[in-house]
Amino acid sequence: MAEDGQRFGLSDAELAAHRTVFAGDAMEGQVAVISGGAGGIGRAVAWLYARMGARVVVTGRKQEKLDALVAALTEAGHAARGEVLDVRSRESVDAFWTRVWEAEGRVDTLVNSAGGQFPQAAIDFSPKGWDAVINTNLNGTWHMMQAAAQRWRDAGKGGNIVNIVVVTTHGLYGVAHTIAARSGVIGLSKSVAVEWAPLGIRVNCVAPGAIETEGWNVYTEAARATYPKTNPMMRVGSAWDIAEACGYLAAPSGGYVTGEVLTVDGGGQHWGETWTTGKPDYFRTEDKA
Ligand SMILES: CCCCC/C=C/C(=O)SCCNC(=O)CCNC(=O)[C@H](O)C(C)(C)COP(=O)(O)OP(=O)(O)OC[C@H]1O[C@@H](n2cnc3c(N)ncnc32)[C@H](O)[C@@H]1OP(=O)(O)O
Ligand SMILES: NC(=O)C1=CN([C@@H]2O[C@H](COP(=O)(O)OP(=O)(O)OC[C@H]3O[C@@H](n4cnc5c(N)ncnc54)[C@H](OP(=O)(O)O)[C@@H]3O)[C@@H](O)[C@H]2O)C=CC1
Repeated sequence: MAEDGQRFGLSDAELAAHRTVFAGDAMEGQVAVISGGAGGIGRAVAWLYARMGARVVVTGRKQEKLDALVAALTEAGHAARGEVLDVRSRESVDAFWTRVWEAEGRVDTLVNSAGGQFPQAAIDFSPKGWDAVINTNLNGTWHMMQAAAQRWRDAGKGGNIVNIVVVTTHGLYGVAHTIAARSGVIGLSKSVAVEWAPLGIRVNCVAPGAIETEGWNVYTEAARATYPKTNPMMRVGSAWDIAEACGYLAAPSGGYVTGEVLTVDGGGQHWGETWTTGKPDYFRTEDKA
């Protein structure tokens, strides 16, 4: 809920009923772990994967958000459970993966949707603010990726990783820390897609454009109002758009795809500019000769 009382994104009821192209058995018998699974995008992925037949394990820092999602999924007849996990702690991540293997006996897909940033001019970043964003988005994602891959290697089984990143093509103004972290995740994903292919592990990224979720609470109303105009389709996307991209990568449809960045941004990487902190006068060209 935004400070002005506005609610962003899709409700559990909407996610339970949203039309999908995917078959109800496309992930039958599989287990999917979704970090940030009770956030806007993670929650949509959890619903879609559950509706594709997977058992879902959702993680995040806040127990109550996980409980609400698990209750809604369970009530709809899906197999789901939640575990509190801060991805910045390697120790906690390792303990989590040990517990999941013991409880589930397998994991097929990991979606790293835990992440975020705050808008601020890069020149004003504090060391603590920089660390918070790098530790969450780059180190946290890596902790999850490596812990999963080690268990897949040890079990002699393959797996599938989907990292939710940000469109880094020409930077996003006001969130340079996250562009640094996400560029790192994209490069890392391409590298380990090659290293881990012999282990049967696929590694891909999904890069969302402006997707309306609760995560938008960190931006001002004025900044948010510009988001529909940051791409040539002149509208924002929904968490379901991102979930279906994750569905494609997890289902047999994605079986020959690795080391890829699937951009879902309404064409924003080709035309449009995103100023998360507001556009400075210096860059306004419309009234200049
Ligand atoms: C068109 C598309 C729009 C832009 C594209 C991207 C959109 C999205 O990704 S939206 C969805 C993502 N969700 C979020 O971004 C959620 C909001 N963000 C966060 O929760 C944080 O930024 C976090 C993910 C880094 C959380 O880290 P955490 O350690 O929990 O953060 P703290 O609140 O404890 O802050 C640590 C440290 O960071 C500095 N800081 C935090 N917020 C701000 C801020 N608004 N302005 C300046 N600095 C900030 C600060 O140094 C904090 O330490 P303290 O000073 O001791 O509080
Ligand atoms: N919405 C958008 O327009 C875009 C989003 N993205 C990216 O997509 C991903 C999902 O975003 P979205 O769903 O919109 O945002 P949300 O803020 O709704 O979800 C992010 C989730 O990440 C979890 N999280 C944050 N830090 C940690 C941590 N240290 N350990 C574990 N979980 C954590 C939060 O859960 P909790 O609070 O319970 O810890 C939260 O639910 C993020 O990486 C985001 O930056 C990229 C481009 C655009």
